[in-house]
Amino acid sequence: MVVGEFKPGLEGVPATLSSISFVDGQKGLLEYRGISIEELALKSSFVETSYLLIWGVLPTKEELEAFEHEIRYHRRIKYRIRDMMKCFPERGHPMDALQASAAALGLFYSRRALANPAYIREAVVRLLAKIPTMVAAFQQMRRGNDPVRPRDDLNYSANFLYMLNEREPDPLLANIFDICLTLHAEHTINASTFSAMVTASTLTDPYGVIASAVGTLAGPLHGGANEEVIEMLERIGSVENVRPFVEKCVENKDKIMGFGHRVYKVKDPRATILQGLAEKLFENFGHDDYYDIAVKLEEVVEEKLGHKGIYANVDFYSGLVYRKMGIPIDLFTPVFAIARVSGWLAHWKEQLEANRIYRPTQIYTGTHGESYIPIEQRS
Ligand SMILES: CC(=O)SCCNC(=O)CCNC(=O)[C@H](O)C(C)(C)COP(=O)(O)OP(=O)(O)OC[C@H]1O[C@@H](n2cnc3c(N)ncnc32)[C@H](O)[C@@H]1OP(=O)(O)O
Ligand SMILES: O=C([O-])CC(=O)C(=O)O
Repeated sequence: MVVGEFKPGLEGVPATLSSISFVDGQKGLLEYRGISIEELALKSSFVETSYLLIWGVLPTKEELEAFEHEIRYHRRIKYRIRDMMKCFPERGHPMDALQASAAALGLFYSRRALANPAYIREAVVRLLAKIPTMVAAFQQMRRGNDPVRPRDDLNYSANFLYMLNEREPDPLLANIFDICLTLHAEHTINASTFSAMVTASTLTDPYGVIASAVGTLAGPLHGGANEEVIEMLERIGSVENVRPFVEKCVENKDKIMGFGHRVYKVKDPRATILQGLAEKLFENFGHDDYYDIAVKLEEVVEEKLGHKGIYANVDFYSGLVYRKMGIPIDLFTPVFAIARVSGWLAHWKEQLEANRIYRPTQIYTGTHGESYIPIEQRS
């Protein structure tokens, strides 16, 4: 329903000016700071890409080394945060644990020196460094273990996988994981980034900004879809069941997880890269039968819903990659958050550079001049 100028979901409404990333949803094109996602996935690393997104340029060798060094140095989390996390219920969802832990960082570092570049840098480094540690710590603690201390000799991705499993990862796995982080780092004004920007526009601290974005990413229509995809493949169970499953969804107008996108009307370029990464993992570490179901599902969804511009999105193949890496299903969305922190921070910084508080309007659809009815007279 369109009322006046109201666009449900703000579809097509520009919310900001931004030079961070660009999407052409008809051509299936994604660029970070003008560089194609394909080139970054092939040639960059997640930390370098984060620098590019946040500071707008590729770092020199010295700048990159300094940034990596700072992040390594800040990986540890305070004992009091660990103790707080130990009290979280082990059955709670890791995204809730992450949101609470990210917000808790503000208890220690909340000084809002937003005009001070050193404060901005420190907050960027702390958040990039500590979010993976908190995700891994919750995973260890809910299994009854102590969190694994970060290892300074390992790079960003290898260290995360190490903290998760207490085992140094195979270099190919660490490399593929790093590419996944790069692919998920940024995507214009998606729901969680918009949430970050709205929160940032009040000039609150960056920990509150990231906590707000984590809460938004968690939903199944956004980042939470990667977890739902694997559960759906499990429910489908076999390649033969795919066609009836899709036909039933189409008939009932049910959403098929991992498909559709507000901007892309063709296959998401990141889904293509992730599919290639999944195949590389299967070649090296053994096949996953869920992949056959996924490929068939993509074929049938394209046949039935392609005319509506519904194709595989970034969440469709990522779960298959993470599953092969042995990452638990309910950590797929926290892993997405680890990556998207860099995009959220880039938008936080950009927002502060030309800030005006977000305060849109509404079209009121209620009544006026009603009388207060005493409770005993209400039916
Ligand atoms: C990182 C990310 O956030 S990527 C997106 C992850 N989310 C998912 O995979 C969940 C499934 N997908 C969806 O729910 C949607 O496609 C969204 C939320 C991504 C985009 O939503 P919108 O742009 O608001 O599209 P909307 O929900 O209005 O759908 C438009 C039409 O396509 C249909 N449609 C959209 N997505 C799907 C889907 N996954 N399966 C079946 N039909 C779909 C809708 O039923 C609707 O059909 P209609 O016009 O006949 O009523
Ligand atoms: O852009 C969007 O609407 C969803 C998103 O975050 C992504 O695709 O990475």
